[in-house]
Amino acid sequence: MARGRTLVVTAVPAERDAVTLATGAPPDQFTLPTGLPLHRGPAWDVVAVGVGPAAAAAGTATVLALTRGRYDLVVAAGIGGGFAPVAAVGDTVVADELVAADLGAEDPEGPTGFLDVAELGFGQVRHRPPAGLAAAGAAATGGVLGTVLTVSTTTGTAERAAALTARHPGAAAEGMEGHGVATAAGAHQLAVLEIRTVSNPVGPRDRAAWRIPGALRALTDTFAALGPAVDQWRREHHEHDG
Ligand SMILES: O=C(O)c1cccc(C(=O)CC[C@H]2O[C@@H](n3cnc4c(=O)[nH]cnc43)[C@H](O)[C@@H]2O)c1
Repeated sequence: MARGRTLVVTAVPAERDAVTLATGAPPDQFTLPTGLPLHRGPAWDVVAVGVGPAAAAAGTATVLALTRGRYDLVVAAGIGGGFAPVAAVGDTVVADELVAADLGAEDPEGPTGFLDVAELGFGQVRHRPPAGLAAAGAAATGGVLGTVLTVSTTTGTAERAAALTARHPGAAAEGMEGHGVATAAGAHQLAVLEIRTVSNPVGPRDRAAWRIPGALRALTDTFAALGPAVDQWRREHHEHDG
């Protein structure tokens, strides 16, 4: 059976380039028929598809459709907000669950004020990586294992942060693309993983507290350490498939 490869999906080129830097050599660069640049390293391909869940879903689905059968794992990667005290600025978070946290309906009479689309009967808001891969990835990278929330609006108040952690007690990080990437991966029956390096605390908006360059360096370090965990999963995955 043809061995699979990993597609890494980021929001912006700076994150894509931070991942590629982990290989220690310049990537081979391709342009997909849609004009999207794809960077190819020894172990993975990386694309930057845009900010937010819609851009992430559309971009990931397009790449998977154009490269049918090349990948067996899709990794949503980038900077993110950290939920203190679970994850601090500079930490790496590996998702054991990816959750769309603001896709649903306000429910002012309800216990949490919100009903997600799954509770409304309209779809999926929770995605899980393959058993063991998230834990192995966290162990290999020194990352924190926890829930990564996908939002369409970056949290900017303590009240919003508290509401999110009340609904998701295991929340470790917040991003804007994971659910979109996972939805596209699921449509192609592919495994998904999400890795965020923390650039800022989730809570009151404070641009002065953002540490984007440090989070990008942490992203490079994380991907420099991630390879063996993915290789081990792939060996077990293909052995299982026969
Ligand atoms: O509020 C601002 O002024 C501001 C300035 C620059 C960037 C932002 C973002 O919201 C970036 C969103 C982008 O980065 C990821 N990200 C990073 N931190 C967070 C967060 O706390 N919550 C959600 N997403 C975050 C995200 O995946 C996007 O790609 C704001």
